[in-house]
Amino acid sequence: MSAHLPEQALPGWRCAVVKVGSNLLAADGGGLTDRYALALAGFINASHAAGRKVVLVSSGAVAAGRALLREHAPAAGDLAARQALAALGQAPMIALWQSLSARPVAQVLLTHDDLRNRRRYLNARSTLRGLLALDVLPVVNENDTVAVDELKLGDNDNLAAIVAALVDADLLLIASDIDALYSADPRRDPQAAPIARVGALTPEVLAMAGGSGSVVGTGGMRTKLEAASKAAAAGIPTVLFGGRDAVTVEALGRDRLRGTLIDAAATRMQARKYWLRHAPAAAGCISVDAGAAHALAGGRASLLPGGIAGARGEFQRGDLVEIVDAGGKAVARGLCQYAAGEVRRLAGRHSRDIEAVLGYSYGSEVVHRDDLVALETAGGMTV
Ligand SMILES: Nc1ncnc2c1ncn2[C@@H]1O[C@H](COP(=O)(O)OP(=O)(O)O)[C@@H](O)[C@H]1O
Ligand SMILES: N[C@@H](CCC(=O)OP(=O)(O)O)C(=O)O
Repeated sequence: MSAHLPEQALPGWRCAVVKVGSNLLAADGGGLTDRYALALAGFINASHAAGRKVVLVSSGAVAAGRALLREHAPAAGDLAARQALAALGQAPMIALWQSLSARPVAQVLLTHDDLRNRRRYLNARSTLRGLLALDVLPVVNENDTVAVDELKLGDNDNLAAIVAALVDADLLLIASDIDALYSADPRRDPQAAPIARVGALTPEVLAMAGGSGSVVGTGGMRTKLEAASKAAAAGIPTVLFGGRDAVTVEALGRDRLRGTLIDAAATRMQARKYWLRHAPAAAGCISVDAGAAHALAGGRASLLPGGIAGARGEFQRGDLVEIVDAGGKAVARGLCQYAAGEVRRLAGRHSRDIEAVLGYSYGSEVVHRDDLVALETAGGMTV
């Protein structure tokens, strides 16, 4: 099928999320196999060797658990049984990746709920950032033990998009059993043609996607496009490619794509700044001295405790706060790493004193520059 697909340049990237579906790790009804994982791990290893960071979002736990129990495995439709199978299969799935990865792998189990809760979102983000800083390979899967709805949806595609935004990835790569997005489900429509590039996920494009065509896969093309649209809104392009074709997978390592490229809606920074600027009302307010106000107005500095004069409101860690100068004029907005009471205790202190003052530290920045948008530039122009 790839014969119809032109080879194109992969967007430049330094940090990517790679999502691998059950279909690539387990044959229908069968156990885990390294048949396709081998080439995918080769791509990940080559990316690491080139100094790039990768987060792997891998399905396959349910299929692995089922294969372990063989004829004793419970019926496919039973949700509690699927949860048990996932718990059984997580370790073999991780072991498969560890056997193929040149770097140590770390298991990260997440639910959508973890990522909706601000505090847990920040904790997940700092764990993943910490793992990437250690140059290990985080392998993320849904925590099926508690994620009943998510297991029903089988939604690791959407989880991969959320993780991509979480770690600030520049690219989301979704490996599937099919080599591209087609104009219609090719299993049902023999006239369906592959699409090399999607500029915008319009309702017409979304309507092309049907459900999964197999027993072990759960999401189908629909959840892949949902994931691409989440990534696009966060400024991250998505590529869909055939994970069964070793030539396609190897070409990715040379930054060449044979598959579908779905453009991002905006740059990552524009998307983030747009969100910070237009997010609902800030939960509180931090006042800063003239030096900090000037630094923050430039849009590239983090807010450190030393420049803080005080805090108003009862915001929590992870809440959006407004940052105002001594005259009460808003200079920036951002996500605060500390709760209001903690900020008040840290006001005017040096970053190195954080642990002594609080007894713990979430980092030297009260608001990290990645989580901050200046409301005006020095020249008075809105950015
Ligand atoms: N428009 C479409 N283009 C490509 N594939 C489609 C389309 N609509 C539905 N599909 C189906 O989606 C399947 C891929 O999703 P899925 O089986 O969930 O795989 P995975 O386990 O890799 O997530 C394809 O094999 C195909 O049958
Ligand atoms: N968490 C489940 C997978 C759910 C899922 O999204 O599957 P898939 O559509 O194959 O990516 C598992 O590990 O089996």
